[in-house]
Amino acid sequence: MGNQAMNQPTLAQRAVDSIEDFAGRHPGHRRAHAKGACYRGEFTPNPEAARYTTAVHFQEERTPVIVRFSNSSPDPSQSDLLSPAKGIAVQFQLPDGEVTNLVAVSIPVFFARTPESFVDILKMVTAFEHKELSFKEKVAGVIEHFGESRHALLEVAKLKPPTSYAELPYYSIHAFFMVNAEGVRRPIKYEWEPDADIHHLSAAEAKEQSPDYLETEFSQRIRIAPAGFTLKAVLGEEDDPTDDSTQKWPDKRERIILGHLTITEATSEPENLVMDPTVVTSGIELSNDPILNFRHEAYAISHHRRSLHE
Ligand code: HEM
Repeated sequence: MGNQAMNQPTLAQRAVDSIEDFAGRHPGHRRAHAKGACYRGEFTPNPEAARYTTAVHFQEERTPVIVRFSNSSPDPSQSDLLSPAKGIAVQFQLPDGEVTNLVAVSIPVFFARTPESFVDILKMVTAFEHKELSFKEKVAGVIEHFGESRHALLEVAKLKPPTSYAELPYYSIHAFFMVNAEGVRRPIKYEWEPDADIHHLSAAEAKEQSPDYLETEFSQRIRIAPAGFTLKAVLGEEDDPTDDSTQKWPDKRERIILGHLTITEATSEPENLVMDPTVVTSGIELSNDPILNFRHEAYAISHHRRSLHE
């Protein structure tokens, strides 16, 4: 008998439950990246991109997009200054109602290598917060997970509050494959490079900011001029892992420009928007990264719960 038949929660349900145990339940909101704002714009591909993939949005035409910037916290009331990593989720609106998503954050690696360790780490951190762990258990937990989480923890430690959503680079973290007309399949990771210079707030500037300063700043900014990002593909080589979100590829890897995103106006969130990163169009394929593939079910559960206003 399968798990569900026995009414046991699936691993994805346990993952979403463990986020709720850690950060509380916030009815009607996403279980992660709860606070965010949506915008409209368009993506213009670079002609070189079509050599790597047959995906429609990387051919000649411009594609309209919905962009959602977010704070990483599952708590929608968390101040922008406190929620460390920021997200950019882009939904490309392809012909005939099809969509393809690209979800990225402002750090290049994730803290868990598998869904199982995501749940274990969250449970450990929650027990730690609630002071439920003995000293021995804390040490055992840190030893078990510190290796895989080390890079992400170091990246988070470096984060400072940004001046703007438009002044940060963002990374897909996961590898994908691009497939071209000849059937050549190449591993890539995406990076968004801002048109604006990268800036962070000084301690004195941070004190002046309102809890929602990022949305206010971005909406004001695009009333004056569009905000832009260049999309790059980092080309993976033979031994670069495609199944490990905790590992960066070497910095020296070749990058190609895939195109440019222009964000022009604020918009309300479209109904039932789910930025599921596993929804990709033909010409792009998912890698074997277990975290990437797991996100499909976790995001569906979060969407189901928030739609019911749970
Ligand atoms: C086990 C791994 C992960 C789990 C369980 C998880 C869980 C979630 C959940 C439940 C949501 C809300 C979905 C919704 O209601 O629409 C979400 C949103 C989000 N996640 Fe993850 N996530 C994981 C890994 C990642 C990674 C590796 C990234 C890095 C790119 C990421 C970036 C985001 C972003 C940017 C959003 C907001 C999307 C939007 O604006 O709609 N997540 N995540």
